[in-house]
Amino acid sequence: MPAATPHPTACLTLADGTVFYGHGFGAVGETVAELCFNTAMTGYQEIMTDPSYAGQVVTFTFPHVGNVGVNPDDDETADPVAAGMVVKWDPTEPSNWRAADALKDWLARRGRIGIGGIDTRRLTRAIRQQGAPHVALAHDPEGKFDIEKLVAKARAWSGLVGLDLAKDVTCAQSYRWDEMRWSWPEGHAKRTEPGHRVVAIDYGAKRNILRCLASAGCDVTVLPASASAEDVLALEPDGVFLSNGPGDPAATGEYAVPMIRKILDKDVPLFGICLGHQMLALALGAKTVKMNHGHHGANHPVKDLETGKVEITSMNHGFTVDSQTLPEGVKETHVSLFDGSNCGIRMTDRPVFSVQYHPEASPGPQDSYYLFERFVTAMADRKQA
Ligand SMILES: NC(=O)CC[C@H](N)C(=O)O
Repeated sequence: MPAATPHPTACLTLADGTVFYGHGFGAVGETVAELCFNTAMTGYQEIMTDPSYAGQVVTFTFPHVGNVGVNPDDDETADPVAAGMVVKWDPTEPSNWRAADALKDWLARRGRIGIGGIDTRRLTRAIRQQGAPHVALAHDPEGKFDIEKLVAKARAWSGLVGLDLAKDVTCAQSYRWDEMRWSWPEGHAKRTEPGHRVVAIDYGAKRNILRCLASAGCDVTVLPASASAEDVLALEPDGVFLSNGPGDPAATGEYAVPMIRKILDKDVPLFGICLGHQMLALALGAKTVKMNHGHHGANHPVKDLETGKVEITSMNHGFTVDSQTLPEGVKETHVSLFDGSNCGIRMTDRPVFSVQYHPEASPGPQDSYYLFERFVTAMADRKQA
């Protein structure tokens, strides 16, 4: 039930002046960001710790958020990365055998603001109509809000377009990754030794992607986003992986695209996910554009144009590859059945491919795991050739 405070303790102010008052939880303070909505019914901890949400406040359309608490295993990175969260019901005390902490305390310790008691249906309609708005989210137990100032801050925020956030969330140094998935995808072979040497570029990588790569047969070395092509090639990779990440692909692409092009010149198998997909497309000569309100959820149907199969996927992106700009030699392989937007590409003459969605997040639940195996098969074929 909503907390029985006599006054609102948090407010969400949209740049157009609309104000939503609610109950604050987590950290006290203010944040300015883009507002998006996520339609997943589970996985709030993974969502809040997905580095791709840097610079965004997430509205959860599912009303009950926080009731299973948080645990040490489900983080996709060390800290919450999303700027804040908006929910309908205030989080209850956690009730789950895995819970190690309450969502509100976990958020407070990590400096992230939550607001409960919000009409998330109305808010989601506003996001769909206006496009993802810029917002200021404030939490003050005293309930003292200077709305004019908050609106001004939301208006003054420059937004995600043109913003490179990968540099803020990437790892500081390279490291090896060998942890595998905790559950084995049904019907898929266990990895065989020796593994293929894979260099994964971390633009804000989710841990479960690295687990899936390791499980499928990759010996993974993770390099920071600023790694040069020379740094990558010095490790003599059998394959290169480009991770997901926050911000505008065109901005991160300013340094990543020239690096990716040099890798492409070496004809090494390459696989990209989400931001990695967008930057591969840029490196191949296509364009990316900002979407109206993006795709964020765990129920997005995607059609594989080559097999006709439909996968249920997890998505989190606010930019998209404009398939009209794909050059010759690059094929569109997957499309969203919600709006027809591009969800995958591959080079027609080389083992270079990528997807916009998140094959590691498994809402299907294993529909998209084949992509990790496809990458491993490409590396194995290359060695045999
Ligand atoms: N999950 C991701 O990698 C997101 C990619 C990019 N930041 C976007 O919003 O489109």
